[in-house]
Amino acid sequence: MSDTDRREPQAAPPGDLGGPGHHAGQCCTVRGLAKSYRSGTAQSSGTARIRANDGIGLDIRRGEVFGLLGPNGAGKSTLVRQLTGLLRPDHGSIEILGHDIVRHPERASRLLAYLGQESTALDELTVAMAAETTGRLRGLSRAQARAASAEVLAELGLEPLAGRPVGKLSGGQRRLACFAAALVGERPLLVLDEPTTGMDPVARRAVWSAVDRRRAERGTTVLLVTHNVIEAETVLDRVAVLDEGRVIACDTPGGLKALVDGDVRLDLVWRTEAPVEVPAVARLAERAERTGRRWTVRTTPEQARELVAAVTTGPAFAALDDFTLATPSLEDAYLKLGGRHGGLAK
Ligand SMILES: Nc1ncnc2c1ncn2[C@@H]1O[C@H](COP(=O)(O)OP(=O)(O)OP(=O)(O)O)[C@@H](O)[C@H]1O
Repeated sequence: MSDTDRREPQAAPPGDLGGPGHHAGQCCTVRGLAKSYRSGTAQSSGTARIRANDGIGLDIRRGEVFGLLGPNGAGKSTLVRQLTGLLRPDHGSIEILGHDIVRHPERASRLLAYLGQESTALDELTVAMAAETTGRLRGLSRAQARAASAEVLAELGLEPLAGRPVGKLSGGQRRLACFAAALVGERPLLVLDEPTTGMDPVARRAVWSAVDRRRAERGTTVLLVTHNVIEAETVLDRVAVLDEGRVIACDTPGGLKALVDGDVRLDLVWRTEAPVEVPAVARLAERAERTGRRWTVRTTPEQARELVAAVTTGPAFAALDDFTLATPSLEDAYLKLGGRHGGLAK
């Protein structure tokens, strides 16, 4: 089978998805999206509601890697489940490649591949069968699905695991196998919810190379949900920062980090207790964010230099286990934007 055959699902998606450039411009447009849940149990009579999405607007361009970044409970999964047609919004509109997903949620599965956080549906199948079955469900013939599965497994270095059940793999291997399955029967939009969690650097690189290849060859768009700010800074073209159901910023990672340009972050890790009897440490105690033995201070480079000098001499130094001085990250930008959850990392 030719390469072209493999990439043409028999059951064509609704509407013409065309080749790269056909839908030049917009991939996904979201306006005024709102979803709330009842906060009580089905039995309790409480009518309080949690606003999981509170008027979200997004424009995701075709061919970009667009990120959703936000702390636990910010509303990322709720947003993604609505985009993928699995959850009906209370209000608002979602258009993906010209299709109204609120009115026609069944079309989502033909427009996008969704890699969620759970793999249970595939756990009983071998890696090869999981990929092949996904291809079949997406309308490929048996021969096409088998060829596409073999190609993706080779691309991701999964051939040695092809005959193993997905449910019996390590966490990182399972994520890679599920990612492989998501790629079979190519879809123009990949929605990836923390795809690289638990993966080693080799597997991570395989994932991002596979994504890059599809962008270059087919103009594939990627929506990535992540907690990993380092990865976000490396792979994202643009990122929407979510907080309490709202988009509080949307820009390139560089644009967001410019908000905190000029600041640096000093992390101090104490061996046991911080030596607060040292005056410089006592002053620091008033402004440091504390997580166990780790203290974090965001400040100007000049002040950071003074602080480092103060804690790397005398009794403070003896109590210090480690320290790092770093340029700002997306996490610092999130806090500067008024993020109320003390950070993005899980
Ligand atoms: N089925 C549900 N019933 C009631 N409340 C829910 C339900 N699902 C989510 N929520 C609430 O909605 C809010 C948003 O949750 P959501 O899962 O969308 O956040 P998230 O950003 O994906 O979080 P995480 O990073 O932890 O995955 C949270 O306050 C959560 O407790």
